[in-house]
Amino acid sequence: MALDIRTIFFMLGLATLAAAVSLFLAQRVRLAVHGIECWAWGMACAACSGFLLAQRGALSPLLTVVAANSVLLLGLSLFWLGMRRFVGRSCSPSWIFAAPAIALPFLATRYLDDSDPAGRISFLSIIVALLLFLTASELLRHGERGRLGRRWVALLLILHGLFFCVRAILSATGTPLSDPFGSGRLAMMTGLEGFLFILFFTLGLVIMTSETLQAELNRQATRDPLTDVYNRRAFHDLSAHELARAQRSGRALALLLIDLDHFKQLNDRHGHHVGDLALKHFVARVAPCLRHQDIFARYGGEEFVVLLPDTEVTTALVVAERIRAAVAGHPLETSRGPVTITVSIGVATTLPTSPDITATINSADAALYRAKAEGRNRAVSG
Ligand SMILES: Nc1nc2c(ncn2[C@@H]2O[C@H](COP(=O)(O)OP(=O)(O)OP(=O)(O)O)[C@@H](O)[C@H]2O)c(=O)[nH]1
Repeated sequence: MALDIRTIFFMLGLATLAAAVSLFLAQRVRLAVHGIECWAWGMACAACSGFLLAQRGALSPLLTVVAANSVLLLGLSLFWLGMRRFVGRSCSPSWIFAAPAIALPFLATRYLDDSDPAGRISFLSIIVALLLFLTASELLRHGERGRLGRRWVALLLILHGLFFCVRAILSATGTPLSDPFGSGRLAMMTGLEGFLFILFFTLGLVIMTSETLQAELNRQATRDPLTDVYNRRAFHDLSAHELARAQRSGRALALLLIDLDHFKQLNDRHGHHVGDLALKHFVARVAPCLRHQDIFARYGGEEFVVLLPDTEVTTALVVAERIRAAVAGHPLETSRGPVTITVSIGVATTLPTSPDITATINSADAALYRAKAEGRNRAVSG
C-alpha cells in the first residue's frame, strides 16, 4: 500500500486536533486536573504543526520549516509545562519559549533552504527528544509516581524520545533511508510513529486524568475540607478495620477525644475566619505528635478524634499530654497578636475481647466532660 507523506502528516494533524479538542472540552467542565489547559494548547500547536508540515513543497519554507517546527517545539514545551503543573510543581510560563527561541535562528537561516536536510532533522530531533525526556522525568520523579496511567504516559514519552534519538543518529550518519522506498522514508516513518504515538498517548492521558480524578473524589469523600484530616465517615470506616485487627491480635486500642477550649469565645472575639485558622493551626500542631498508623479525624465542629492502634492507656495519656502541650505552647499568630489555644482531651481504650467503637467514644466523651469540668487544658482518662 502506497502512503503519501503529506496525507500522513495531515492525518497526524487531524488526530492531534481531535486530542486537543477533547482536552479543551475536559478543561471546560472544570476537571480538577492541573495542567490540562497546557496539554490542550500543546496539542493544538502540534496539530498546527502537522497541517503545516503536510504543505511541504506547496507553501513557503517559512511556513513549512520555520513556523511548523517552532510551533511544534512550542507545543511540546506547553506539554512539559502542563506535566509540571500536573505533578504540582510551579514554573514561569515564559520557559515554554526557550526551545523555540533556540531553534528559530537556525531554522530561519541555516536550515531554511533544503541544502542540509539531514542537519535539520538531527538538530530538531535532538531538541524534540530532550523535551520529551524532560516531560517524562516530571512524571517519574514528582507527585504520586506509582499509578498505572502515569507510568504508561512516561513510557510512551520515553519511547517517542528514543525514536527521535534514532532519527537524529540515522540522519547524521547519512544512513541511506531513501532507498529503496523513495525519498521520504524517514519522514514517512516519523509521520506513522507520530500517528501511533498520538493515539496511545491520548489514551494514556485519559487513564492518567481519570486516576487523578478518582483520587480527588476519594480525597473529598474521606477528608475534612477545612483541615484535610479524615472526616467522621472515614474515621468510622478506618476504625472498623482497626477494631477487627485489635480483636485478632488481642492488643489494646486507645482513643483520644479532643475538644478546643472556649472556641465559641474565640470565634466571637476574633471572628469566624480566625476560628478556622485556629482549627488548621491545631491540626498542624497535633500531626507531628502522631505515628503513621494513628488515625486522626475531625469528629464534628471543634471536636477531633485520634485512634491509636496497639496502645495502652498509660501510653495514650502520654500522647494526649504531648498534644496538649504542643497546642498550648504554640499560640496562633493573628493580626491582633498571638492567641493561645488550649484543648481538653478524654482518653479511653477498647476492650480487646469485645472492641466497640461507640462504647469507646462514649467512654472518651465522659472523660472529656471531666477534663472540661476540672478546668480545661488537660487530659483525663475514662
Ligand atoms: N470558626 C469555626 N467555628 C466552628 C466550626 N465548627 C464549629 N464551630 C464553632 O465552635 C463553637 C463551639 O462552641 P461550644 O460547643 O459552645 O464550645 P466551646 O465554646 O469550645 O466551649 P467548651 O467546649 O466548653 O470549652 C461554636 O461557636 C461553633 O459555631 C468551624 O468549622 N469553624
